[in-house]
Amino acid sequence: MLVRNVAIIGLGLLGGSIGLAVAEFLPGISTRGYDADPQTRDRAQARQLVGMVCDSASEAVANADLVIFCVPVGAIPAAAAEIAEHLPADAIISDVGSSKQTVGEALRAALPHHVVIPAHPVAGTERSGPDAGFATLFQHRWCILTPDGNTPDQALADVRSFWESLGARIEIMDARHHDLVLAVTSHIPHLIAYTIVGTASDLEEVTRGEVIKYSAGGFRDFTRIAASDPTMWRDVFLHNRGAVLEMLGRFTEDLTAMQRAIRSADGDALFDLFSRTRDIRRSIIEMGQDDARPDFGRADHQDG
Ligand SMILES: NC(=O)c1ccc[n+]([C@@H]2O[C@H](COP(=O)([O-])OP(=O)(O)OC[C@H]3O[C@@H](n4cnc5c(N)ncnc54)[C@H](O)[C@@H]3O)[C@@H](O)[C@H]2O)c1
Ligand SMILES: O=C(O)C(=O)C[C@]1(C(=O)O)C=C[C@@H](O)C=C1
Repeated sequence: MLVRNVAIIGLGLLGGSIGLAVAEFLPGISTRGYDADPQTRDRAQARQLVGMVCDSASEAVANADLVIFCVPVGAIPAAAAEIAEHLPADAIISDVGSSKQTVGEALRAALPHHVVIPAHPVAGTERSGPDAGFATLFQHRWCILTPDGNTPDQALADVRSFWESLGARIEIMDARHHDLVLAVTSHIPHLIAYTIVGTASDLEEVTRGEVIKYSAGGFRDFTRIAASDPTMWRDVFLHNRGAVLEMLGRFTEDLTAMQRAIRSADGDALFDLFSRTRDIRRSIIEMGQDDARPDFGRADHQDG
């Protein structure tokens, strides 16, 4: 492993968790961090999210051999431009953005002389900011890397080894394929949660408080997801527009089929779908993809 000094740009949930995880699982590696928000820098200092909280991005990257952007995907182009003049020549550039195609393109355009290896740890919570991070966030979770044909083997091995040391499992994927898969497994579920909670809130006028009063089970689970950071998710939908719209088209067709099944009292169609989806839930649990979540059952990471 050649990485010795890591710079983390953005010290919220993801950046803070990486800093804490490096301190715990890679204590030989030094970390510097920078966040555009001064209050976040103060909290990062107080929580010791990184070894050194810097007052500028250029100071944070000055000795870095790995730079990880942990900012909303829409902020990546400007954040990359900010460090371009100050980067060590052999620093590897990475990120944790939830969409990968436009992010990879933006990083490669802004830093054309550097090795860029976009990454997406598929691990998070609905919480954000410098108080949200924790060292075990990446344990047993996938981290998807989207290198291109020019990526040197050694740099890819370094980034892989870095994430594996933080507890993640690595998958290498084409960026466009990543964006299609994540549109289905993460982005559209968030869109549905935002929509149903928004609809319920609009209905609040009609139901005079009953939506909130009787919200339990299903709706409550949706409100957890719908509490996720608005800036982050605005950017995800703007930057993964094509894949989300493609998958949303398919989802809308399936929703219409459900509507038709209910209208025509087609119980078999409803029962068949609900049985299929229950099997999917069971196989997720069997694969340890759910209860393995490090924040499951931890009082400090519960919603509300
Ligand atoms: N939250 C999740 O569950 C999750 C999971 C995986 C990946 N991601 C991705 O990780 C990234 C960060 O998400 P997060 O949840 O940590 O968000 P966050 O809001 O907790 O943290 C983002 C931080 O970036 C800072 N920032 C914004 N622009 C900046 C700039 N130009 N320079 C320096 N700092 C800047 C903000 O002040 C903020 O503190 C996003 O791209 C998101 O898509 C999020
Ligand atoms: O667990 C949650 O609360 C999340 O929303 C995490 C989640 C996801 O959808 O799985 C959200 C965005 C990411 O890019 C990766 C992970």
